[in-house]
Amino acid sequence: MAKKKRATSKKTKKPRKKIAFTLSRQQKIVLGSALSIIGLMFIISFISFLFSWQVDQSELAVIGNRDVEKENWLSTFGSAVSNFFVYKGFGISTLIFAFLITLTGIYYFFDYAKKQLVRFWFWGMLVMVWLAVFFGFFPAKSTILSGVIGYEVNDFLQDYLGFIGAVLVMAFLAIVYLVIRLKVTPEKVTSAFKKTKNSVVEDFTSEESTVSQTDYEKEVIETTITTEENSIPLEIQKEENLEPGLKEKVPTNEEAEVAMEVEAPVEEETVEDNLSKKLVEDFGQFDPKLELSNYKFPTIELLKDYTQGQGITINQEELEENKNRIVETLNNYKIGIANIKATVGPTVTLYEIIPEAGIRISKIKNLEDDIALSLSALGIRIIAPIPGRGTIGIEVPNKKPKIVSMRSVIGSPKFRDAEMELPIAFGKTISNETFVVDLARMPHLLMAGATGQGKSVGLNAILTSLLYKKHPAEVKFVLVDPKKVELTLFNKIERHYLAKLPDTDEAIITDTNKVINTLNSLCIEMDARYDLLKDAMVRNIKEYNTKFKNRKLNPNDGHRFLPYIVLVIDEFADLIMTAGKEVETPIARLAQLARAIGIHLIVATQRPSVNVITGIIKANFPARIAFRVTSKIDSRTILDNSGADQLIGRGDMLYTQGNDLTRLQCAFVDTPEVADITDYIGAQKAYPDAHLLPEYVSEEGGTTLDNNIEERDKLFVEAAEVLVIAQQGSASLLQRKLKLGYNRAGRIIDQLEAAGVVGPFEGSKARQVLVPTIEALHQLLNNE
Ligand SMILES: Nc1ncnc2c1ncn2[C@@H]1O[C@H](COP(=O)(O)OP(=O)(O)OP(=O)(O)O)[C@@H](O)[C@H]1O
Repeated sequence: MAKKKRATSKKTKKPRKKIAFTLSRQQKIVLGSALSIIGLMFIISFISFLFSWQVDQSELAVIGNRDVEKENWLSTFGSAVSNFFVYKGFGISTLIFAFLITLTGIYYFFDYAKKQLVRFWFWGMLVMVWLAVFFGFFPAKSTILSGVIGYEVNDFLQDYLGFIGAVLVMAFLAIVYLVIRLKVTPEKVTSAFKKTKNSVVEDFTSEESTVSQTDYEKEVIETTITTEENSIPLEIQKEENLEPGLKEKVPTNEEAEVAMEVEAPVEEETVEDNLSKKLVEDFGQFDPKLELSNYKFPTIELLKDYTQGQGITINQEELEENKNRIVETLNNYKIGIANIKATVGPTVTLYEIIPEAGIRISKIKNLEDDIALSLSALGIRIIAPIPGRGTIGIEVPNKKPKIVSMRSVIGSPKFRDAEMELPIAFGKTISNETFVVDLARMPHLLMAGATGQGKSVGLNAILTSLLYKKHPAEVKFVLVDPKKVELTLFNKIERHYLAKLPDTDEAIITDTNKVINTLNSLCIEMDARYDLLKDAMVRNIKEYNTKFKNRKLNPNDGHRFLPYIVLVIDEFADLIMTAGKEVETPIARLAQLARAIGIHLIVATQRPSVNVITGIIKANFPARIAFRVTSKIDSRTILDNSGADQLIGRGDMLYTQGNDLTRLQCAFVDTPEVADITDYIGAQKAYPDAHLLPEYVSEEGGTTLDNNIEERDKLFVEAAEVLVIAQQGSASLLQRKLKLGYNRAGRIIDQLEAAGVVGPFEGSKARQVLVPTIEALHQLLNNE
């Protein structure tokens, strides 16, 4: 473990903080030119000093005398710096130092990357010292060659190692330089030797011998040789100046040199890559499931088979009867049928009709109600035309609908083999195929249906699908259940699958204030996740987690494996009624932005009216499910289409993720089955606590239950009286009586709760009024 930690911290050693020392472009140009000029002056002085050093040295005595003419080309300055650097320093090799200063000037002037320059300085200075010591082998008279330092070091070496020892040490150092810096190997030397031999032979045999090089050519080749050891940029510049003919000649030498340079730089990215590769080699990929590695997924035996193994049975008589009725009815309206085909589903049968040529489709569509009446059946839906098929569909409910058991969809190969992030098996289509979709792609789901039509079963089917496919490390649920009864069973898997706010006892949220806090906390989590994604330079949670598993993200920098978060809200209408904007705003924000970072919303409501499903919410929930609703208007609100009012209930539903509507029979999972599954999971080893969401402190500095008298609504007392008289703690009553909006009425109710006038939120029921009479109310308020 300790080893692991060390390795990770090594991998992501934070870059040392750079001292803020940056030059502007202008400053660089000025510095560059100054250095170049100084370097050039040094070069000129040093070269001149080689010829006039003895005279120059004698002139140093009269340095202040301007009447004495100086020999050095740069006069007093030249002789002084040369005496210091060349004579007292490193002899003629000090020229390398002067060249390096000039080169540095050029680098700054043109703003080249400085990495290369550091290397030039390092090797340049080593060569300078080596040459100085080397020239120390020559007699003391020629100190100008080695400089005093070079000579003394050489002398020191010879004193301790003798002449031969000193020569051997110097030879060794030369070999080190040739091998490491110039990458010379014996093989290269022999091949180069062979090449030269061949070219010499060729030169002699060729009639048009190029022996007589022009001065320009000589210069170019010489420059290449002196610069190639150091600077690619310089080479490139020279190359640009070459005449076309020469360009072809020189590269043979240069190419090898350039290739050598490319090898050297090591990019930071590669280091990280190598490190993560090494970490993966040493410790394997990061496994988010490790903590619960013995976790066992629920077995399929926990689910009941409602069909008792029987598939759909085709009732030939019923089919025939329906067909005849359809043909008859359509004939009554003068619609001839060319062909008719039936597909039997679990609850409805689809009759696909090809009308005779010349029949207008809109005519059939308009007769929908009449046809339904003639067929005397509820749940007739006419699809004219069936998208992509060019036929007209009439869905007629079966006399004996079949239950689609959850067991059959969970066990189907389509679900078992589904390679999806969050696969959900909703049920079966009309052609009896298992219908599986990815919640991660929806990316949020809106669900509506009148009471008793299968919403709760639908929610359980969704949660069950995820429990059968996803490990507790991969997905977390945030459950909001104002009715307090529907999702209670999931309490048992709190420490496996649920997420909650810190310092709360129950993970399943039943209280409006807590919902607001949780939604805002999810918004904080969303923002934090976006920051992590940005930092990791990835676009979505999938890429992020892959990178994290490959140990490319350091946990010490705040990176962590991100589980998907599925927020389920039952009875959304109730929430909107009581909390209004306070709920709507964070939901809209989450719906708009949370898709990439793995937070998905499932919102269910009984009342799909426009003030519950507002435009902004609708726009961000492209995937919708409608169970049977009571009116065409409701159907339009939820689906932007009619049809949901024609469903037969008991899990009969329409699904849309854009344009097309798909009729499905929702898989049925009963409460005891859910209880068995949650028991099975709950009995296994769990995490120490539920997944904790970030803490959220509401802007008012506390919950909305603060009993702050000054901040009370102007209509507070009036509202209290209305409720006490009616003995009914409902926000809609306030809305009606006092002509208030949802939000204001909700806020007043919260204030009344804080003041002890009404009891806490009780889901779909009205709140209890705690003050029996108007007198008692006034007494209560006066005593405050
Ligand atoms: N997919 C289904 N297959 C068969 N029967 C179903 C299905 N879904 C629901 N039912 C039947 O309908 C009943 C009511 O379903 P459910 O409790 O899901 O309704 P609901 O829409 O949640 O109602 P409410 O809004 O009042 O909570 C179930 O007890 C069950 O008998």
